[in-house]
Amino acid sequence: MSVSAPKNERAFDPNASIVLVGCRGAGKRTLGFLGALHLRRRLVTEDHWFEKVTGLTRGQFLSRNGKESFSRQNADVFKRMLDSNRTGCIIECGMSSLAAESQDALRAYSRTHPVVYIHREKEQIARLMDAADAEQLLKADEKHRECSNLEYYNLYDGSNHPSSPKSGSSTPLELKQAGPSKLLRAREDFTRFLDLITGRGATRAWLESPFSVNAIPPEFRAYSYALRVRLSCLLDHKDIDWEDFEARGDCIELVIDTWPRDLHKLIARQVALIRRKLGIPIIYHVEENPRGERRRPQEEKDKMDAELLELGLRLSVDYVSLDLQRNEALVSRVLRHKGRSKVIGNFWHMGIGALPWLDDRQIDNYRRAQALGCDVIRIARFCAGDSDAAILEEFRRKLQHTIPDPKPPLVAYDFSVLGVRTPLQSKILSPVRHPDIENERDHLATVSTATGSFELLFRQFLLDPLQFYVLGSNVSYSLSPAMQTAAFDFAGMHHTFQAVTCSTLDDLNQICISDAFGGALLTAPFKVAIMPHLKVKSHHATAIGAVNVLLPLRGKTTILDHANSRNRAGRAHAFFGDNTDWSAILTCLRRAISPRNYVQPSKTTGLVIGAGGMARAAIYALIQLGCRHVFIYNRTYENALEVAEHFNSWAESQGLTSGSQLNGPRSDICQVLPSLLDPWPQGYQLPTMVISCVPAISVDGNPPADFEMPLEWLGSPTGGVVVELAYEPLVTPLVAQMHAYREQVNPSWVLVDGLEVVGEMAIEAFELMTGRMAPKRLMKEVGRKTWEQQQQQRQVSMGSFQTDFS
Ligand SMILES: O=C1C[C@@](O)(C(=O)O)C[C@@H](O)[C@@H]1O
Repeated sequence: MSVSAPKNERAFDPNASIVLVGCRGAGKRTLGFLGALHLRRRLVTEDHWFEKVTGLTRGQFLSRNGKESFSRQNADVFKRMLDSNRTGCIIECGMSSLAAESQDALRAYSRTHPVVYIHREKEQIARLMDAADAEQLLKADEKHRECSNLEYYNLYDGSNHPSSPKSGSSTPLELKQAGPSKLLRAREDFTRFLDLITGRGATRAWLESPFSVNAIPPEFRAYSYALRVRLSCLLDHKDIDWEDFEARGDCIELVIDTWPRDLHKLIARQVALIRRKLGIPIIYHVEENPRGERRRPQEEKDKMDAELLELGLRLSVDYVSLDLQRNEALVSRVLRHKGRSKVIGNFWHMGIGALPWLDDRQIDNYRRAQALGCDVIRIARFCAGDSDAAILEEFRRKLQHTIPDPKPPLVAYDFSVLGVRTPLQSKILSPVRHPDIENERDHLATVSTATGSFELLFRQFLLDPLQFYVLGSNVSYSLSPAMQTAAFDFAGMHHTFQAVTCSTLDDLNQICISDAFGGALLTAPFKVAIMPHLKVKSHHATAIGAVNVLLPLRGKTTILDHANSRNRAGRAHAFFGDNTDWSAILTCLRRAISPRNYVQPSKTTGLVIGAGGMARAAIYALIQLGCRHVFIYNRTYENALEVAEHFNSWAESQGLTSGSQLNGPRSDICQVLPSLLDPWPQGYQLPTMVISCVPAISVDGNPPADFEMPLEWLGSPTGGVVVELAYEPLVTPLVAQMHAYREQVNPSWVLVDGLEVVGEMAIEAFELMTGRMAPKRLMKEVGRKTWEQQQQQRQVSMGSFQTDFS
């Protein structure tokens, strides 16, 4: 009997309108607004549509025409709203989706469109209305869930400052830093969800920066690890410190192994938490016979697990793990509803006498999974003592010869009661555990951790120890060596990282042509000067005209090849450049900006001080945030003009304009301010984002920058954000000025210091250079500690200098 892939019933047109349903207080309007901005779609709200069609608000219509006529009209308008906006919209449903007729319409619509049910925690809804009303509403709300095909858990995070003191975000000077606002976190979560359901995320990451971790799905990386985490364990540890999970795996395999009350909500919440806290892909696995739970009759098992799998698909997890030895109806339902989730088709060969690797039935199984349309195939085999890497290799060769392309990636390993036998057997999605979490119920990953397994690759010479650098004319104070070395140690990499002073391209070349060169962070004078010598640049680096990360290209031809040659020595054929300065600034701005100062392209203005490589990155970050009025001030006016011209012609080529026609034929996004003595340009709002990109200490004999904001320019009534990129010293004249200004005039200004930005820059650079997730908290902590130590040492040496000369 030939097997074929069932039709994916949820592979919607990527431009199909997305409908949001859920009860009052669930946050549909805000999410709709954020989603429309992100996808560049039109937001259609039911209230507005009603008014547009009838010329009356609902209230007016009701009082003029009575209840019955209103209900009829309402249902009719609802259907017309769905029908008239079939593509390119986000549609927010109001109360009429509680009517049976509207629900039928929604159900029909969900055959061709994503209809997303928005969950909100019961307690949060109760906060917005009285408890009895909330209870009533939640009951009715179940209906919404029934007529949707996807669900999004709108997580409420009580803490306003998620970076605990442990995360090292406070400086010795206690600079006031903003935690991300709730709206910001909702936006990050929801836009990620939209990327998943529209399938845009990976493609965009790949196009923009092909070496970023998100650009290459874990199954296509040279090596990747799936951190196994059991739901039972997450529910037992209520106060989990999520930062401890950073960089413990390339993705997380959430194993559903327990069935408490309210299971669906609990799962939806955990998925939302993992997305928010870790932002890594999720593999969703429903365990058929969890240890420690009661044995279920077959029929109950099939029904319950089919529902649980359906829930994973509705939550649009990245991967759904599907046991292909289970009943056909269940298998076929998952494949039909897979939507944009990838399916990992599993074969578990358990018990003594498990099917040997070279048995032909293994090939048949693989072939069946391939025919069913599985995206990844996973075969795990229990073996008491006969694990032999060579046999598994033989099996891989056999597959290679017998199965036609395209072959889905294979995850294959032996396991015993001690867990996976040899961590190197499976290169991709190898199961690993968290080193500090006991997992007695787990029998697949008991011994291996991602760090241990990756380190083994170096020990076995499958990966090579490489040399990484920060290069520039003034790098002695750089915090990068400490941060990167700590991250290498954490990840089990045998690389080194050094600061080397050099100022000519020849010197730089000498370092980079070595077979053991791993990559470099660049600073002045190379950020712009290196551009013509790079064979490949990320989309962002090209736009900025500057790079700060340099990587050797050692692959054969494709970018994927190059990316997967990281952590390996050899001759570099060419070099790749990327820029993590801009994204670090963007991350910090986003975190610090208050909802009142959210960027409005037509109004918001930004100010950048400086005209070097960092200033370019800052301008680009502002433009990426949506700011369309960027002013530049630089001591040397001509240099600022050159940078402004660069971005104005780039913006023109991209079809971006300032939206104002005030300045002649081309409406320039960037303008140069000639003097600090001038008043702020007429017709523009005062800046709410200010980024200072000038060194605070003397560099190359130039006097140190002593920039302070003209007081008149600081007059934004809603305050704003000042990012000071210098951290040598941390309290620059601008920082001192802002402290005083906050205290005496307007406390709504938020300050972001240079250590915060450099930490973000280093994190992203580590990921680009190694292709592995960075231990973020650790890197930031080490950055701050190293900075403090440097300050102490400097004070000590200043002390002895003074003593010597006294
Ligand atoms: O700004 C910085 C910091 C840096 O100069 C350092 O010392 O780590 C390295 C640069 O690549 C980056 O752009």
